[in-house]
Amino acid sequence: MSIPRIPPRDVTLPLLADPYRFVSKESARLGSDAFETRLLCRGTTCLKGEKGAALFYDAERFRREGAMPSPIRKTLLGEGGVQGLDGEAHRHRKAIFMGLTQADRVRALGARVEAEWIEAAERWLRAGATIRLYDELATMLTRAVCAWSETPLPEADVQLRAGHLRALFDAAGARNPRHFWSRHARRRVDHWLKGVIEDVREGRHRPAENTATFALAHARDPGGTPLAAEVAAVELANILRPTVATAVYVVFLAHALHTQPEAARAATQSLAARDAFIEEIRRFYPFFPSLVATTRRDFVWEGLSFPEGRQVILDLYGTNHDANAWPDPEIFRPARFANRPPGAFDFVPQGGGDHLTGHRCPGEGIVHEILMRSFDVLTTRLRYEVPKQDLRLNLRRLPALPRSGFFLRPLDLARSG
Ligand code: HEM
Repeated sequence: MSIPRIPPRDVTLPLLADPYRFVSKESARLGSDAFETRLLCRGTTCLKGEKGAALFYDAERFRREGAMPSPIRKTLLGEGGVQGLDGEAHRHRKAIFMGLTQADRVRALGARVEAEWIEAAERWLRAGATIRLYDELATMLTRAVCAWSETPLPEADVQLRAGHLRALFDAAGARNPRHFWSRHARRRVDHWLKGVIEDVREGRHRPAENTATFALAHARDPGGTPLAAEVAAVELANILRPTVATAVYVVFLAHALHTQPEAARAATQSLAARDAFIEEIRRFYPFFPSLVATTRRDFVWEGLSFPEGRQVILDLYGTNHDANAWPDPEIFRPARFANRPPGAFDFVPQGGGDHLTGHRCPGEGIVHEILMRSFDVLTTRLRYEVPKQDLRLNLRRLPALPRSGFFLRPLDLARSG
């Protein structure tokens, strides 16, 4: 049987115009969770839903090497990082990330993020300022993750580095000329972190052994050869950049606390309810839209043929909003997680499958920790007003955000939780 096909035009522009909903809309129109099209001038199969995600994570059938389009490698991801590795090379590199995201290290990062919140809130109160949360968070999270990873960050460089780290995820999916700002930022970040790696290797900087800077400077490939300094720098950026990107989720947290007051109140009643609220934020709000892989060989799946070398897209946002797994997917309802823990392939905000053997994001613990700490600050420590503003989500932007970036006016800070 062949896969449903949409007319043979290239869908790159319509997909970029509606990056979170394009695949779902076409799936609904065709009545199929898999369909064929052309993307970036290549024949492409789009998948969505739990079954499609389970297929996409079958490493016998798919590889990642060279799969990500070049504009994404030249901005968001960098060249030579873990995202484009397969098999033993991937498992070996991934183990480093899993070691850096153990529970005690995650808690240490959470404590730094909380301290940044308090320091920033005191500053905002002194200035009597209304702040744009998305902008403030980029600086707060840059300071926190650099201190935690022992990446040197002189005070005079904070705004510059925070601006570059943010451009890697915030401007990568933009059209010209913002996309080129992201490319420029990638060159600057790679150059900065290569210098840090060389400083560690040559003894000019001596970070603690349990830090990302130490682990990546001393990382080797499976054959025992030290990683090229350029690649170690890309991997260090693979820790710094996405931690700063958690700003997007914290803005969504503030958005949900404001726009879903009943669910927010329920979330303050127990740890389990708070957990469910945070999971629902990751399911409901749009962040990483989709992933790309390439088939290793010809195969037939559920009666559908996939040729070797086929580009395949997995729709993450559409899978998180699949009504078969998540009834009333467009309703924000944390209680859904109380009745049903998420599976490995139906809840994929940060990818699916297994962390160690597959490409699933190693930063889920970090994201959860930052959201838990931020929830505490926003519900028990910082009293604030939300001025009138445009809180509608802009789903045409990558990453999506409330149009205003979320302004808040701090009123008061409780000294301890
Ligand atoms: C800001 C929120 C985050 C989102 C939305 C997110 C999302 C994702 C997604 C969708 C993937 C791809 C999974 C795949 O290819 O199958 C991924 C991979 C990855 N993420 Fe995250 N992530 C976030 C935070 C983090 C954090 C805090 C870290 C820091 C450790 C991190 C490090 C990585 C790395 C290193 C990979 C590549 C894993 C691999 O290829 O094996 N991410 N993330």
